[in-house]
Amino acid sequence: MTKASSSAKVKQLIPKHSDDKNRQNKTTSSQVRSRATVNRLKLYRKKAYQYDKKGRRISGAGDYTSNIPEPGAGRTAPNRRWFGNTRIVDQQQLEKFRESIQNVRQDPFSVIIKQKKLPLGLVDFDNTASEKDGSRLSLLRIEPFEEVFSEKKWRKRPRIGDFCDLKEYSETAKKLRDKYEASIGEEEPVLHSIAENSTNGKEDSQVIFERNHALDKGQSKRIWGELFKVIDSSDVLLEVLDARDPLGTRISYVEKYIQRECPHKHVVLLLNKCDLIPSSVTRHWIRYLSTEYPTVAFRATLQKSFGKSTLIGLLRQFANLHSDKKSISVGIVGYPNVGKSSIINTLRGKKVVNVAPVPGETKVWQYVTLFRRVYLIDCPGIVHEASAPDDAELVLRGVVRTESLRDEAADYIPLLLERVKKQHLKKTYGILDWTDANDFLEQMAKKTGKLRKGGEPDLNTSAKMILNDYLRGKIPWFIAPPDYCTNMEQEDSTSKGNSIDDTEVSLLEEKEEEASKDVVTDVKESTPEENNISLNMEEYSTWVE
Ligand SMILES: Nc1nc2c(ncn2[C@@H]2O[C@H](COP(=O)(O)OP(=O)(O)OP(=O)(O)O)[C@@H](O)[C@H]2O)c(=O)[nH]1
Repeated sequence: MTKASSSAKVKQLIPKHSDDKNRQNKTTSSQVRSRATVNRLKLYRKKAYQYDKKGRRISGAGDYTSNIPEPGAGRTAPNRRWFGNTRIVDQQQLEKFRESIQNVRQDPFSVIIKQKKLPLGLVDFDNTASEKDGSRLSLLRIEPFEEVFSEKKWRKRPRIGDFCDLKEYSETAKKLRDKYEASIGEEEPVLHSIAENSTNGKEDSQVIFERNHALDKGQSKRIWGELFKVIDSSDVLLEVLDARDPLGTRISYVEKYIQRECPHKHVVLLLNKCDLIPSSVTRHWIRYLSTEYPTVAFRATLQKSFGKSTLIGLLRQFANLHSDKKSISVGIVGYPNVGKSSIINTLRGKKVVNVAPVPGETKVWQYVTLFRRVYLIDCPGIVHEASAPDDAELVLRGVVRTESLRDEAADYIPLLLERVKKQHLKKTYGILDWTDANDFLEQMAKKTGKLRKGGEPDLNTSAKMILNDYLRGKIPWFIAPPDYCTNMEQEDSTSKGNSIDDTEVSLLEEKEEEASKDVVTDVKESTPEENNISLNMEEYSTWVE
């Protein structure tokens, strides 16, 4: 073969076009595409399916996809492995499980640990209940399958309104906003005009007074923000109640919120300032409140505290229950001035947070270490607006600083006189008798020298003084538990009544000291009966008539 003819054959074998697939699979030069590369690039350029003008598919995508059938409805064969981590229970077993879990949930002294490992969804699935309250589980009963998923499904269209352009839209929005603001102005009772009460003169009709904002303490957005931070960060919530008015200082809203949003968090009620009420009343309150949550009687002072060991034992139990966690946090929440910060100081045995006899001392949440694995979180005092019926109630619950009260301080004295027994007021202030609140205030002002120019008694200042004494425990008072009277009669016939003698006091104190040495291991051990309190007889001499 001549040299010319052989070179012509080589030219024929190596196509010039870079997309020609009739080329060698192995090329000598890295710059020349191999056959495989050409094929791959062609594949990339092709569409997966080809459609005609009407949108019907006319062919598959060449070599690779043309043989693959179009996906349609089909069944996947069940596989045993899907059910590998499941267990089969029959209806009877399920009912038994439901019943026992419900019993445990209703018992305030039992705790479900490792809830995530239990199929609690089965317990909550109650056909009748879900149908009634329209919960998630009855979704298909609320909206039938056909309307949600099938071809006949329908969706609500959003109401956009009949607007042609943006300008028209913004004008309508402005009008609606003005209308809304006007309606709010009508409802809000911020400004009270006393014109309606006045009988004479134009001057009076123009006098307007503003509501004292000091009465809104503990209701601000900022304070509630602090509360939710504390709730979120806590595993256990100590709700502190003033033993003199436990139901008045109870925040049921928070309890319901925890039940609804975070049922795995533990709630404990702490009846603080129990040194200011008789022991029998404390016992009754504990019996009453323990039906809902574990309740501990407490006295928060550094020297002669009460209930410290019970509470520490309880917190240790919670720490043991959550042994899988590195540490647990205990949030301390409650009304202003109920003694939250004092409780932290008492538990630590020294002053670690600021305490004051006035509400609103704690401004922001603060962390304090109790043990290596238990942290305490102090929360500012909060007030739930809906549970505070009127201003007098708020003032007598100690929510407001008395010095922030203006001329209205005297208005709260009638309610105070209703709550405090006459003999205690007589004993505290040495006033023999009075006809009404005004008479009482006048006598008090004269007695304490609170007089204005010209010797006129300063009722407002003496009212503030009485309120301070009432809140700081100088005047004895308490609100009796619901079943107090009837139970007291029974107790009186069987035992010695509401006083306890010195031997009983020392026995209880000894018992408490012993308890503080042990680490309690079982939640069931802290029963309400064990929370009996010991009393310092000197302080309670006023109660023993
Ligand atoms: N008698 C008596 N007084 C108490 C007790 N606990 C607290 N106090 C007093 O109650 C007042 C308020 O205590 P704080 O600890 O500041 O109350 P708080 O709940 O932290 O108050 P805020 O800062 O408003 O949230 C202080 O004068 C305490 O001395 C108690 O158990 N018995």
